[in-house]
Amino acid sequence: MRAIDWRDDAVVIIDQTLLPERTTRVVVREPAQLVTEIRRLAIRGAMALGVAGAMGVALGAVRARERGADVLAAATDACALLAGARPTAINLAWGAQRALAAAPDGAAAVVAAALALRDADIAANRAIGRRGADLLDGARRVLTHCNTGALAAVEIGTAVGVIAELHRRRPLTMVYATETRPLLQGSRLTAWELGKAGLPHRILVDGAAAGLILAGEVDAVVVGADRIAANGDTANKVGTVAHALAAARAGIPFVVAAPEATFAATTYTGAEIPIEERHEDEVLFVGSRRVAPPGTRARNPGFDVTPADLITAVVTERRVLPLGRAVAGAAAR
Ligand SMILES: CSC[C@H]1O[C@H](OP(=O)(O)O)[C@H](O)[C@@H]1O
Repeated sequence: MRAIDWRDDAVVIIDQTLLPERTTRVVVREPAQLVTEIRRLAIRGAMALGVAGAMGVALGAVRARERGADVLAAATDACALLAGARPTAINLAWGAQRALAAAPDGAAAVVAAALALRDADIAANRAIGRRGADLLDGARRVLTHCNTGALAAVEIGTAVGVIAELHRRRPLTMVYATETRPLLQGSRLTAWELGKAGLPHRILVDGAAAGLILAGEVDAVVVGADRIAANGDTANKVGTVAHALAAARAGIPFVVAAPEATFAATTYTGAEIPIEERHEDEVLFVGSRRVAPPGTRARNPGFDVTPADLITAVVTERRVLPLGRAVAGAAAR
């Protein structure tokens, strides 16, 4: 059950806004419709967005071929549309541009490029899981933020892939999944994935993480990434930097698990990473119930940036990149 896939010249996604109560598939045939699904987070997560970008361009190419229109022009328009759907995760534009590069060879070539990117993502996630488990060997109580499992990718995921591999090698004592306000990717999605995989886990309110870390109840923090700047500063779901600060104070590893595609070579520092500001109603309402006084407004940054010096290492499918903090114990091995 993949978060996103290609079937009969259409994109099929699981509508993640309905999880965990309902597993509902949505069939998408037009690039503009896929942008709508991306913006409402029906499909989300940096790696899944990379695949969505590529498949969205493939939709444009295939629809143009069906209509006898110019495939390259349609793919170019689709790429612009998809790349602008969400600003922070570099993977979205990267995936769209990778598919567009095949457009001069026709619609079939664009589809083939999108499917190759999908398959490469699965392989990358598998390698990240192994490499991350090697690095965090010995950690028994791990904390993670937001959702970085198969729902944020095609299969496996990144940080959750590392956690699953650690558990496969030697059962973990506990996985703490922060709920990740306001859209609750942790309690709705990560807890669902961990439960299905049979891992011991507890949900935490985001604000409880630092206290548990400083109390010595966490051996390592492992998270995903949406964009890694050339200097190692890393954008991830809002709330991540708080966990990094606590991990630094506690002297435990803080590890980022992400594919190489998440590195943005032309984004030199974290200050240059665009942070998506989402609608304030996501904060002001829980479901349909307003939880703030009438008239109260909200800020709703979707991401924050963890400075490289707070990150022990970035683990990719190809390497372990040590950054600011060597730590005795789990991550030093
Ligand atoms: C590393 S992919 C998962 C990544 O994406 C999440 O953001 P969103 O749910 O808004 O797409 C979050 O930053 C996760 O770490």
